[in-house]
Amino acid sequence: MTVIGEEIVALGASLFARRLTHGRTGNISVRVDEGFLVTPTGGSLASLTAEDLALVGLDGTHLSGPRPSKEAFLHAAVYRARPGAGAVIHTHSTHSVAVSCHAEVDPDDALPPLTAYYAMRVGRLPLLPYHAPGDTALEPLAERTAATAHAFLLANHGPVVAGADLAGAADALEELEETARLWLLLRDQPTRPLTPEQAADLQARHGTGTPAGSRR
Ligand SMILES: O=C(O)[C@@H](O)C(=O)COP(=O)(O)O
Ligand SMILES: [Zn+2]
Repeated sequence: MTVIGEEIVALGASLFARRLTHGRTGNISVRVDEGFLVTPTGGSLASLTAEDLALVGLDGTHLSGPRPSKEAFLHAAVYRARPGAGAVIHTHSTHSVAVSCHAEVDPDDALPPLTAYYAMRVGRLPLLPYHAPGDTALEPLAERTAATAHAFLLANHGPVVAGADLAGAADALEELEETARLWLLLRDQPTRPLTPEQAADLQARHGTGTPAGSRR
């Protein structure tokens, strides 16, 4: 098993064990020289093996291995838009999905910077309009969105998060899920998110995310 394969298998099991995705949902990819390695379609992230990974080109062509995730086109769009992205994760994390279904979120930036870690790891979070899973009509919008935001929500579906590597993408995904949970907990409470200046300062000094209000 390659190191990348081992990392994908371990992360899939860890995400599943922590209920960050469930059933046969979610997909994970890592950029390699020929394109990216991605989890197969229809499997559970709980029980992957490295032999299950498919190799897909940046144009979305299936190069080898089993049938890739139906969202491989989304992963490809993110890699094309973000040359610095080394990994992409999509999950059905419960609280993030709840936000993606919420009628009151701003589609340009779905969550406020409630905490410093959210401002540092996630930042601006666009919400893309609903498409059925695997609908490649979403590809151009996903690519445009990924050019200015490393994390976004698919409406009534779930998060897609890129990182410099698998650990960075997982950090941002977990921070997004926890902030979605906080936001839902605080829905009926008066809250005081970070100011734009505080969020921008954190981003500038420690950020791996997309500055709120920025277009990169
Ligand atoms: O929601 C879906 O069907 C997909 O986005 C998904 O999460 C799992 O699909 P595969 O990666 O094709 O198994
Ligand atoms: Zn999905």
